[in-house]
Amino acid sequence: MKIIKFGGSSIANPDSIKQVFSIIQDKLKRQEIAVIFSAFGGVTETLLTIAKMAREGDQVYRDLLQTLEEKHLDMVRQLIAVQNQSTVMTYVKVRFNELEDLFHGIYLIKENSPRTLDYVVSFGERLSAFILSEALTAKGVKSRFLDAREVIRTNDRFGQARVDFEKTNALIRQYFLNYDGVKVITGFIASTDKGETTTLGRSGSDYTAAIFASALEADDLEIWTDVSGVLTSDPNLVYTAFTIPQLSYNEAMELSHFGAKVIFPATMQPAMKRNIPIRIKNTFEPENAGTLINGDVTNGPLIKGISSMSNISIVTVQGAALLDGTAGSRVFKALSEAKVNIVLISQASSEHSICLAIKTSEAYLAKEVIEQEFFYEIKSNEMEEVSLLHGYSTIAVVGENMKQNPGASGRMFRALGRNNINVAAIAQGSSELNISAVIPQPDLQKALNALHEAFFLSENKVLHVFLVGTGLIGKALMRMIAIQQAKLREESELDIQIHGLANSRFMAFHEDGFDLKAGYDLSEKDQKMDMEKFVRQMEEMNFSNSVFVDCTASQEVADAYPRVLGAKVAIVTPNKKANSGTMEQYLELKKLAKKRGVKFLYETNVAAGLPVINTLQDLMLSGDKVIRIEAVLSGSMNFIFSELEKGDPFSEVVKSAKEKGFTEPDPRDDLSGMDVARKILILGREAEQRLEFEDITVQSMVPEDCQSAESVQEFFEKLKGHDKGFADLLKTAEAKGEKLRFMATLENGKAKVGLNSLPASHPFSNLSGSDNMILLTTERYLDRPMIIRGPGAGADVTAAGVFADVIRIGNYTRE
Ligand SMILES: NC(=O)C1=CN([C@@H]2O[C@H](COP(=O)(O)OP(=O)(O)OC[C@H]3O[C@@H](n4cnc5c(N)ncnc54)[C@H](O)[C@@H]3O)[C@@H](O)[C@H]2O)C=CC1
Ligand SMILES: N[C@@H](CC=O)C(=O)O
Repeated sequence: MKIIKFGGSSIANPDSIKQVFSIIQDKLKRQEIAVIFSAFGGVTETLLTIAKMAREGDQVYRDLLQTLEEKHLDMVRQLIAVQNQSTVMTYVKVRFNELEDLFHGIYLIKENSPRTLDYVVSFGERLSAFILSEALTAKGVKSRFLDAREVIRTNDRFGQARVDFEKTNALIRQYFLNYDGVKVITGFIASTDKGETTTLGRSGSDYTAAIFASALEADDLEIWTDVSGVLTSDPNLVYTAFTIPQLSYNEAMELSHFGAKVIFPATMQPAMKRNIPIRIKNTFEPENAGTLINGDVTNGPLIKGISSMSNISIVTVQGAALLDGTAGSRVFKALSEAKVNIVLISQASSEHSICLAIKTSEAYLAKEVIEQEFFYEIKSNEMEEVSLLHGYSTIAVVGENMKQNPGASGRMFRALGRNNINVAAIAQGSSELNISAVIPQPDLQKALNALHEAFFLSENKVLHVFLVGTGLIGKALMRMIAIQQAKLREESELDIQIHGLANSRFMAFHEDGFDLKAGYDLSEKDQKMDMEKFVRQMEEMNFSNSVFVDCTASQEVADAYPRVLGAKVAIVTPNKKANSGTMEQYLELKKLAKKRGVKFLYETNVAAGLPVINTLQDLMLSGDKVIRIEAVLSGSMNFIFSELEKGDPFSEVVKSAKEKGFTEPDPRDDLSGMDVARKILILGREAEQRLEFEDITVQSMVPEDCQSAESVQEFFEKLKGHDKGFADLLKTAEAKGEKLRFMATLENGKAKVGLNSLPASHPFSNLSGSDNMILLTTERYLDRPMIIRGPGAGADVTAAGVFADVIRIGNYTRE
């Protein structure tokens, strides 16, 4: 025998009911079954609303009742052929006549006791189960309607009645012996010995199903709902949550205690006692295996799921009075008598304070009853007034495999700490079945995602990117991520999502990540760009593993780095502004990144994607010392002076460098030597030298009148007037058999940046196009310097370098 229960969402409309019937018919081919139905979706709530309106004297209740009757009649019309409708139509009309009388009574005497309400809501299940039983019969399935009030006996605690299992089991068994056919049974309702209607409380229909499963010693119990089993976390908050294939009874109870809504622990008890497996299935995805809940503790992941609960307050009871051995029990007794549910308890070994997590809706009552209990102790200052802190959530990682297996708490709190989530209280039972913590509610989504990644997706890490600057490099980066996204997911288990985009004019955000394949162009329809708002929005989205990518050349954006790092968001940037400010600022940023435990990566500050900064950092970490750096550090300047040799006018060559994406947004930053000066400054600092801008002598190649041009376009116009001067410069060098190369040198704490005329034999003379070359003379590379050479500018090589830094962060945040 198999017991199958369908909830209201599964039978909300004729289409879903057809799906339910096909599931039933399919099961019947294999096994004897009994089916439990809840009321049609939304009916219980509507009945309660009508009762409330009637009690308050609001006559509109009659319209609602009529609509509800029409809804049921319509179900009959849609599910049963006209010739078979009369019995069921009569049944529905008689029930609604009874309801009309009932509500009229409530309207007159303005009374709505739990006893009355139990009777009111019983109509929901009686109507649905009867209609569906008749509809099944009309489809040729031999079925028999069973009003569970005939067989489930309870006490008279209306609203949450307790079952008398002895009587109930005997009645159910007898009924099943007497009648054949598929029993179609009302969920949720029962009756007292006197025949008064009662209900079984929250998730009562699941409970009905478990009661029948237990009484009939069923092989298994299936609960069909609108989600595919129990998920690893709340799918509304963790998009990567997935169905847990199997849970032990204990795990299922623990998960639901801390907020997983699919099952309710009390409903499982009857099935659990007889070790009957329970399967949670999705009516709308019947091929999905769902979750099996049984007595097995399987070897497998350390934890099975992460549950959460919001709107929690921290209630702290504190004072010397607690040192008295009985005080704790007095706290819990006071709360229990007031029916206050304690979600989590934490007490330090000093026993001087007890910290309780309690639903905010019950927190004031908790404070009141504890203070009443300790009235004299508070008066005599042996105890403080109970303090309340609101705005918290609880999270719990749950799994039987945590028992005896070290590492779970370390992994949990490392993931929370890394993501800047403050833990206000912690609890773990000696059963080691769960570790729970109280955290600020605004951090809930971030915490759940961080934990989900740490425990389930260590092989699948999500990086949440916020990109400022969608020009040449930013766009190339987006293209690359779009192309590589699938491969990264599959081969490197890294999922890169862009959630924020901005340029100098607009900004936009996407909770689920922009569709990079489709592309996204910021425009008037988006918000106006405001750096402060961009950072605030990023903080509010509060993702775990967030990365801020700055692909601008803006000082304003660089000025936001301290706040970004402060929020524990990593930074990747080709923008040199932050690292070429004062030495103090440079050191401060590094210190802050270290303190906050996040990465600040800027490999592309120098020589685009070439591995210069990482190499220097490795040399320094391994104890080497830089003696001299000689370098061609500007792809655009190298392109300009090597192309000039082909005979084109200087202004044309500069324009071509810009068109090829080698120059800065304003090419004067290159020609002035400023861009190269920033790079040698950064290299010097990476070589652990205290360098300031004043330590660099810079030769500018920007003619004076061009410097004052107000736009880049005007600059190009004016530059034409200097073509001859630059041609002459080249001629002079060529006459000596030399080449013009713009280079930087750093030695003895001083740097020089400028144009040099170099003999043809000099290694820099062979450089062409956007090539860079860096010669590192160090204590270990003394006779023959280390050489790094390759393209040092351009959209693709730079974006690839930025991309590599982003991936590096993904690998760093992996455990
Ligand atoms: N082009 C190259 O080969 C290399 C470039 N870089 C660096 O990459 C960065 C970007 O360069 P490109 O993409 O070529 O520049 P670009 O001019 O094409 O793009 C700059 C982007 O930044 C945005 N932006 C500027 N100020 C902003 C602000 N205050 N707030 C928000 N957005 C702002 C602009 O709207 C634009 O979308 C620069 O720092 C550059 O030095 C580094 C290595 C090589
Ligand atoms: N303008 C730079 C590119 C970025 O650093 C260069 O020409 O090398």
